[in-house]
Amino acid sequence: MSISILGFPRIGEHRELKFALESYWANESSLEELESLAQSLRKKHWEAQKDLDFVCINDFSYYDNVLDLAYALGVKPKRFKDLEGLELYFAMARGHKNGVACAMTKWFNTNYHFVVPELDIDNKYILNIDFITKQYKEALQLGYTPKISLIGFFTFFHLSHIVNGEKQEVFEQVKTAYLALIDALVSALGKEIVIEFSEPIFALGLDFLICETTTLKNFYNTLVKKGVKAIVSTFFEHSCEATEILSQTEIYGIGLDFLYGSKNLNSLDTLAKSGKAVFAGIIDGRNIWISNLEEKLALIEKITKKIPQNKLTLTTSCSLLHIPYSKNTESKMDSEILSWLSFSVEKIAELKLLNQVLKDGIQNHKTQWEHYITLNQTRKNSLKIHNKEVQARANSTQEAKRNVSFKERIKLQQEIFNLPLLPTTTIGSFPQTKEIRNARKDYKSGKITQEIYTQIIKDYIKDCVQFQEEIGLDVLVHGEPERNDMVEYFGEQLSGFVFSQNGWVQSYGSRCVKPPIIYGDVARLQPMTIQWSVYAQSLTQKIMKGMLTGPVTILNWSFVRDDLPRSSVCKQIALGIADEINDLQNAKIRIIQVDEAAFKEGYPLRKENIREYEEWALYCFRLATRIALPQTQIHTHMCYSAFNDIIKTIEAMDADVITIETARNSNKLLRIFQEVGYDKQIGPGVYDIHSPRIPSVAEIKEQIQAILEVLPKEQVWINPDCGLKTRKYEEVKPSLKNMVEATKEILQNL
Ligand code: MET
Ligand SMILES: [Zn+2]
Repeated sequence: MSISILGFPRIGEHRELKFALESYWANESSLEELESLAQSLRKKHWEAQKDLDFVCINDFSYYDNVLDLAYALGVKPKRFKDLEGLELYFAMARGHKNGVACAMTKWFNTNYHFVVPELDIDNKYILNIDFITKQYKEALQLGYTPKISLIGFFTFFHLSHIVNGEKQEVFEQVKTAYLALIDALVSALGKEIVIEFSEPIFALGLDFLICETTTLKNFYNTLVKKGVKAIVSTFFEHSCEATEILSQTEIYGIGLDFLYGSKNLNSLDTLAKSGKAVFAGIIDGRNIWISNLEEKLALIEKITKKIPQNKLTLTTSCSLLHIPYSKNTESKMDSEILSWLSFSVEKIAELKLLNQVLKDGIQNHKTQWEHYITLNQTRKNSLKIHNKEVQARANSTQEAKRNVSFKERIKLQQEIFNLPLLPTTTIGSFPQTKEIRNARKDYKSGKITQEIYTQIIKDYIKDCVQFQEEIGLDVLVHGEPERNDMVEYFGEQLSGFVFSQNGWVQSYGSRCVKPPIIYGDVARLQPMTIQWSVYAQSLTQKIMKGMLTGPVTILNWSFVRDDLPRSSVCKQIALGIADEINDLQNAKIRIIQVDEAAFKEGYPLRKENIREYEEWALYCFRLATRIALPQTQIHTHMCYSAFNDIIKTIEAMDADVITIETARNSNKLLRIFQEVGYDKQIGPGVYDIHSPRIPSVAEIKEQIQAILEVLPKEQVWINPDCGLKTRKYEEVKPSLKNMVEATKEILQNL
């Protein structure tokens, strides 16, 4: 039996890659410095994989693996035709003076974002394999056995946008380019290179395929003929349909996720007959609890009943990209809770121990083994995780519907608020300045008192409100300076959450998040946002939006306990948020935004599981917001714009206003709101905040006009497409000014 993983987190134990990238982008360091840092990180990460049968190559990336593949294939958007090398690469990722960045979207049901390749029939596909070969050679030189991680062709194609050309033709063209890429790799690195082709798209079933399944079969057979030892992996769900097909090909192995896709067990007979190597994902690559090794053994036993040990490799369920580096640097967490956790380095140790135990028997690794067993038992029975009161409140069934219909609510709200047509607002956060970050650090470490910290935050809010008044926004926000990360901010004030100091996970590019860890029953301990909102409101006559994070998002952006259904955890959170909404409206906050940025990423990948998720997620949002009075306007915000599949659910959420992220995508996506006769208000983002580019008045006007072609003016709000906290004030100020100006000019001609 062998052990392996599907990828290691690349950002670095101390987020070294993040800082190196940001300093390179700011022209504060050279390309050589960036490259040498990258190389040293890879070396360190391979060292952490030394007990595995392979080390992963090309899981490393300067921005994103899908982008890497696009770049390697020579995908080059027309607007960047004059760019080359890293300049081109980062232009696609982040935008450039020559044009806007490519769209970015979530990687399946995770909070990782990939850059969406733009496929154009006129593209030249001039290959560029240096990224890959360089890493490969580095690993060889260090004495490792490399396994190249590469996004599979089908996943790549189906995640891309076709910007020009007929789908089938582009498909053939990209397929040719992809095969040429494999040729190039084989000729540069030799025959028998091991490539793990990640094809998570197969976990959705095969309905998406625009070709016959024989095309799929032929494609992988062609790859193998080129001299590649090919492993095709899926993750996040079962992929039984694809396994049927793949097991008829010449590929070497198939990788399957037996945790999030337990139905893969049904494919074992097929796999056994095919004689393929099986890479069995049995250690959770997405969650951070130590494994229950007895359960793992039982699972392995099920697999080895069919698959001989010499054909079996134990792996993580997916790339470890989705969990932090190691818990070794955590010094502040409750030590008992910490003992229940397992990050990347620890997951590899679990694989190693399992492998040893399977080889030599438990008795030869007794101490280590029993350690795991004890930890699992203490966790299960710990008083820390159970709170009877919370359980009782959550278990009592509750109505989750606002009393008054939207039509009546909006009338009432309009009378009170008296907002103009096309009201302007922002999504909530303003730039997190160095000063704020330092103050928070100093406050947490006890260097400054709470009074001083509060004063610093208040000063920020004051400036922020003043600026918004100056430029004439209609609905103001306090700017969220007190929040490092929104989910962390709420989690810190709820029971049942713990926080790591260093548990960073990449979200997009150089951005990382530190997901909170929900280990026990959740309850609100005290008001969480009231003092800031009330203070901010006291500074202005305009309406101040209260700003909360919704229960589904808090859940989806946390590492969640695995001993309770997610729906039950979510309900507990929803009740806490409901209490906060109640306090806000009692404190005269008239608009309350309940962000559900991550509502969609919680969607199951398989159609058959969607209904159940929608039911409880929707219920939880409504349970949180039902307490709002008819005259309290509930906003929600979602960080995406493709609503076609979920529009009914969005409607049923019954929020008075929804702001969404359309700026990087086309307004075509808005048509769905028109088609279903969506009657509530919508703020489609009018410019992209993920890029440092400052949008011009003309550009924003165009965007607004395009929106107004699809949506009635009475329904439209004007706002950026997400929060501004990752931007600099130098970018935010002119951008928002332009936004207000553009709105004014549009209003004059309306
Ligand atoms: N209110 C939050 C903000 O503006 C919403 C962000 S969604 C990722 O930052
Ligand atoms: Zn957003």
